[in-house]
Amino acid sequence: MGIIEKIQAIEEEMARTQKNKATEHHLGLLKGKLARYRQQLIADEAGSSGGGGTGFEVAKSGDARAVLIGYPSVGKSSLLGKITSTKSEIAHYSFTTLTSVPGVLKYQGAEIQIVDLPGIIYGASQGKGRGRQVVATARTADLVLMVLDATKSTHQRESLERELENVGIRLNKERPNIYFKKKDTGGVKVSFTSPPKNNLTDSTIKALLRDYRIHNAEVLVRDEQCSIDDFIDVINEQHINYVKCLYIYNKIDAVSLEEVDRLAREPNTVVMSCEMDLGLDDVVEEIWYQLNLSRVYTKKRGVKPAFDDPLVVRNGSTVGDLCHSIHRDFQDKFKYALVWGSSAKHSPQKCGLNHKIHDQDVVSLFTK
Ligand SMILES: Nc1nc2c(ncn2[C@@H]2O[C@H](COP(=O)(O)OP(=O)(O)OP(=O)(O)O)[C@@H](O)[C@H]2O)c(=O)[nH]1
Repeated sequence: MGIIEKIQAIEEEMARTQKNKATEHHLGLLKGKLARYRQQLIADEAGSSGGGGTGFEVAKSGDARAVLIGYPSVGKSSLLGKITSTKSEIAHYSFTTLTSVPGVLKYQGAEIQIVDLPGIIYGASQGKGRGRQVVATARTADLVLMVLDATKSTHQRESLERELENVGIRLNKERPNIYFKKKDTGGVKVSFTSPPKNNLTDSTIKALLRDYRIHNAEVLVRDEQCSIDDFIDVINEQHINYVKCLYIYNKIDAVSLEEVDRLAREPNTVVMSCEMDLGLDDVVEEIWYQLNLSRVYTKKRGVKPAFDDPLVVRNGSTVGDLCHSIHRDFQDKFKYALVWGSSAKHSPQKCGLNHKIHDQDVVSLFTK
């Protein structure tokens, strides 16, 4: 039996099995197997693509990357056209190579690359089409922009979420709070910081590890709400990506005000109409907010800061991170920094590499 048939067989068995307390353990084991086969499928594809020229390739550039995901005709191209300086029509697909020229969103002096993933993500987890290469690009994203048609049912969102879920992309989720370490000897040791309130039990953990042929390991579940699915993600850690997602509902001009209001209240959601030019500023602002970036203006001695050309770093970065973003070896030459702005106790404050900078700080770097 090939992997695809094995996956189908497990999916069928899961569909047949009623969900209740008695079957939870068995379903958990099936899920664990499914996760393993799905990874094999993706690994096989990566191996057979031969590296180099084939596949879906987008060079990562700019300060951050967001990917657009959505069904055909929801308005992805329209959105890209409105907020970026490159049109997605330039995307070019040939027989062996699928190249997407991303658009660049310039905002607050930062350059955010926005890649329009071709609408071929569907069925990716079943090994169909080029979906898996598209998924590989989605994994490298700092933010997923899921574009949805406000006039359509919730099915579009659920099916895209399921598709991403099946290939190991977790949206707006933190890594489960479970310590897991494989060992060479000593058997499997499982402990819980407090009694589990969900379906993840000592015996399920042990059975899953047996199925993965892991015979020596230490497991500490630090969150009582952790589920079997969470533990399977932790075992398969290197294949799982936790990515933020912004849900963008387009075409709100075509639905009732009540519906717009309802959608706009959902978490991590913005609503817009490309056609009526409504809400586009909110979309851009929300992208910026979700990416969690800070602008830092550098200043040379005796000269005004370069306000039109900030350095862009993640929120919570230090002066050391800033040096690193300028050049790999810059830290070696670093002597001290002068910092003006909300992170400074007095202006300017003389700081070392560990000083945490805030958005819109001005920094002068002095070298040895
Ligand atoms: N009513 C309404 N229609 C819109 C809006 N935005 C886009 N459309 C229409 O939706 C259709 C699809 O728009 P596109 O931007 O091509 O959608 P897409 O998601 O890029 O589609 P694919 O290229 O097929 O993936 C076009 O006919 C647009 O005119 C909107 O805000 N309101």
